[in-house]
Amino acid sequence: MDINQKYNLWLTFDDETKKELESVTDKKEIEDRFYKDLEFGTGGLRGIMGAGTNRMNSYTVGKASLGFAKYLKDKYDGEISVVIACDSRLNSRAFEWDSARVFASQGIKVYAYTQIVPVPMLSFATRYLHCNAGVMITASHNPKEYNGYKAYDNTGCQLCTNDAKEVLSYINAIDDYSSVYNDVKTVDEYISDGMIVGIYDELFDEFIKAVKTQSLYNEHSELKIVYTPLHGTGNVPVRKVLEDKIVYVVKEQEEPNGNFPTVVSPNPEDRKALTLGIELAKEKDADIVLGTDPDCDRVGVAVKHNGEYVLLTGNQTGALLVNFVLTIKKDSLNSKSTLVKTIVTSELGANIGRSFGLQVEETLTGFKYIGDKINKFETSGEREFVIGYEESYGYLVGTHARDKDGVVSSMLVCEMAAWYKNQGKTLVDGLNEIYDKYGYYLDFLDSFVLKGKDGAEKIQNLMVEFRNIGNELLPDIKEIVDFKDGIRDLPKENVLKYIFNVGSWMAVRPSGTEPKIKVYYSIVDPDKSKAKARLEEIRQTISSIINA
Ligand SMILES: O=P(O)(O)OC[C@H]1O[C@H](O)[C@H](O)[C@@H](O)[C@@H]1O
Repeated sequence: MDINQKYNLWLTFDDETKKELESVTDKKEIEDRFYKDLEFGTGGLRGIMGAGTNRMNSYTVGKASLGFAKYLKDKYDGEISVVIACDSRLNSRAFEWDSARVFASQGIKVYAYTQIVPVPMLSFATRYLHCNAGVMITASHNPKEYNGYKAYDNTGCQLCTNDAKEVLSYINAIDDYSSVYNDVKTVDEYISDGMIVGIYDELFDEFIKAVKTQSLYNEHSELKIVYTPLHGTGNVPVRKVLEDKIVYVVKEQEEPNGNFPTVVSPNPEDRKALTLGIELAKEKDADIVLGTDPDCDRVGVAVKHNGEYVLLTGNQTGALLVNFVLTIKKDSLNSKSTLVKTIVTSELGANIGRSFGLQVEETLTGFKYIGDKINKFETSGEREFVIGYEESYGYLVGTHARDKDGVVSSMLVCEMAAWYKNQGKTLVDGLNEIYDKYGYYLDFLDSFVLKGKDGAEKIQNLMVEFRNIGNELLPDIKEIVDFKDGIRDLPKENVLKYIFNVGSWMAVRPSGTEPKIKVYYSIVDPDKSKAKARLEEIRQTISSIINA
């Protein structure tokens, strides 16, 4: 079916869809809505909300759930169950119920969270309730126009490459979007049939208990914390784990609100997301500011140092956490203890880990791969997971969840800040000590937004162009690692990593969650100004190619 045929078919679905589609006059916009179906990216299906096959709406959510349900029925015998949750985004609750009804219509028992919860609570529930799968309706840190569908397996890990491919083939085998709700009853009917069961209180208590078992430092401290849930799901659980600490919450960002009215982007990676938090911190003279994204799997941190609030990058927070966790736990570490990071995460944290005798494993971008490592470690018994993290502000300590956990990370960042404060230091002092010991790492990320079908094509063309340029790109490239060829045991992926001298590197890859091409830089040089100059030189070369 071509774009026009699909468009005309969708006009017949229902009045609201028809009205919305008829109001779109821009041809490019129509093309973008129908040129493809939603696909599994780094973090599940993700798209802008609206009518169309390449959009998040009731039909695409219903079809994804129907395909996932059919896959589960082929894979498992006996009673099958799933757990479903959602964040605070627009339509998240409606998509949660759409999804629940479709699973129930397939004879699958659904445990549905009745309140918004973070991603790690969904992952935890999949394990705790022994479900065959989980679904989280969220577009994580994306702007408000987006929503998404994170799909989990029975271990609470997001579906990795092969399973995602298989589930997608079941989804794609359903060619009639309009039929997915045929013979599907209402939520109330499924509740009275016992096919949909609401959950929250017990899961909340058990999750908090599990998070608290990871606590590492509880000496009294006068540490003052400002916290913002950025209108998302972190408000209740993060405050719960910080209840014995001095915490001020950013009032304007406390209530869940899918319009994210006080931020451009609810992403702690974006410096501006913590602006209100820093304002409150100045008023209260707080030591640190924490912000979690809408599904509370990421945490951003700002630190008061010499009277100024300094924003830490994901790599810096990760390195600090590795150092803190390993210092406190050093007597319980053994030869199986392992740290997991991704190929685009700085080597700083890994080197700290190695100095404590840890083994280091690398995965592709996506916390699902870190979750999968934990599963493999448990199965083989050959390794023990200690900590996993990514440069994109996601960390996990403990195995209560198989996805990054903004609740446990918030708790540990505060304990770590208290630990330093009781030594008369800030987190920035801690970081400087780490640089003195392990060398200076200047890690940086550039993202170039290229939207729509044209943008997606340009991103693919740029990757081809980088491959064609090869090591002519910059004078001191020692090696180019092309993950498209399949490196070690990693799945093949469209990523190029350039290795320079003395541990520096750069990587280029299309984002799997947003319309962006991302360039990661890691410059290792004891001379900070030289590192900065080198970084700027490389950034200029790269941006002149991407912006050409
Ligand atoms: O770089 P992207 O493909 O957009 O992914 C960036 C990040 O997105 C989500 O937060 C995933 O859970 C992470 O695992 C990933 O690192």
